[in-house]
Amino acid sequence: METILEINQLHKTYGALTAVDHISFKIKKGHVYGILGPNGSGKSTTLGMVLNVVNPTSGEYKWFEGSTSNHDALKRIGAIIERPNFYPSMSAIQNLELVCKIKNIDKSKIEEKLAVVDLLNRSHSKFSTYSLGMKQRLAIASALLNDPEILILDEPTNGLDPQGIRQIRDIIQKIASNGTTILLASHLLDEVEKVCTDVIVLRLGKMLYAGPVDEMNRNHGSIFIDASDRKALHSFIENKPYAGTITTHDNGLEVKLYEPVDNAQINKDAFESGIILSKLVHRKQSLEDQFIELTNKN
Ligand SMILES: Nc1ncnc2c1ncn2[C@@H]1O[C@H](COP(=O)(O)OP(=O)(O)OP(=O)(O)O)[C@@H](O)[C@H]1O
Repeated sequence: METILEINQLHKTYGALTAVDHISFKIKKGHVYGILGPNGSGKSTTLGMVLNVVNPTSGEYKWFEGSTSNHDALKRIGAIIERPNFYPSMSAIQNLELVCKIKNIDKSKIEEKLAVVDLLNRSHSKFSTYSLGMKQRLAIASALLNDPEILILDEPTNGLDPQGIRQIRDIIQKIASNGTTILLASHLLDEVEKVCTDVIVLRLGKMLYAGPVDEMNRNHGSIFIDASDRKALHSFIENKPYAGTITTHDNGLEVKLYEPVDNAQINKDAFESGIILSKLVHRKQSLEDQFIELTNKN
C-alpha cells in the first residue's frame, strides 16, 4: 500500500523544552489517522514540521515516498492548521474564488467542494454571517479545492456545538470514503474513536502507541477474583499464562489479562488447583481507560 508520509525520528526542542521527542510513524493511503494527545503533547508541532512551517531540530520526513521534494509535496496536501480566516464582507464563493486565484487553481471545483461541506445553500452569504461550524466547513472546502491526496486538520471540532461537531465528523467520513487520506490532530478520544482507522498517541512529545484504533481497543480487560485462601489464590493465578499484573485489593485480587480466557476456564483451573473461588468478575477495559492508562503511565 502506498505510503503518503513517512516520519523518522522527528524531534523538536524549544530551548530546554522538548515538544516532539524522536517520533516515527507512517501514513498509508486511504486511511484516516488521528494524532491523539492531551494539550501540549506535540500534535500541532508535529503537523507544523511536516507542513514545513516549523523547523525540526533533527530527524526527517518524506512525502509520497520521496517522489517529490517536500516543498512540491505541499501542492498535493490540503491543510487547516489555524482558525478559518476569510474576508468577512465577501461571500463563500467570492472567498473561494480568491483562494483559486492565489493558488492558481481552476474555479470549476468551487461548487463541488461547497456541496461536500454542505454549504451550497449559503454560498452567497457573507462570511461574517457564518456560524463557527460553517466557517470551519468553508475552510475544509477551501483546503479541498486542489483535490489533495491528504487532508490535514488540527482540532477540527474545537469550539463547536454538538451539532457542528457531528457535521464535521460526517464530512470527514464523506471525504475519506472518496479515497482521500486524512490526518487529524485531536485531544478527544471519542473523536478519534468515531472517525479514525488508525491512531498515534502522543504525550509530552513522546509516541506511546501507533496502530489501528481497534487494536488499541483489543484488550482483554481484567478479572477480579477472591477465595478464602488469598495466598494460595495469588500463587495459583500468577502462574497462569493469561495472567498479567496482579493488584491486591481489600476485596480480592485484580488480574490484568494478557490473553483472552473465559470465566468457566478460570473456574475450572482454580477448582483443579484446590481453590474455590468466592468471586469471579470479568471487566473489559474501555478505550477511554486505556487512553488514560497510556497517557498516565509513561
Ligand atoms: N513556538 C513555540 N515556542 C516555545 N514553545 C512552544 C512553541 N510551540 C509549542 N511549544 C511548546 O511545545 C509543546 C507542544 O506544543 P503543541 O502545540 O505542539 O502541542 P499540542 O499537542 O498541539 O497541544 P494543543 O492542543 O494545546 O495545541 C508545548 O509545551 C508548547 O508549549
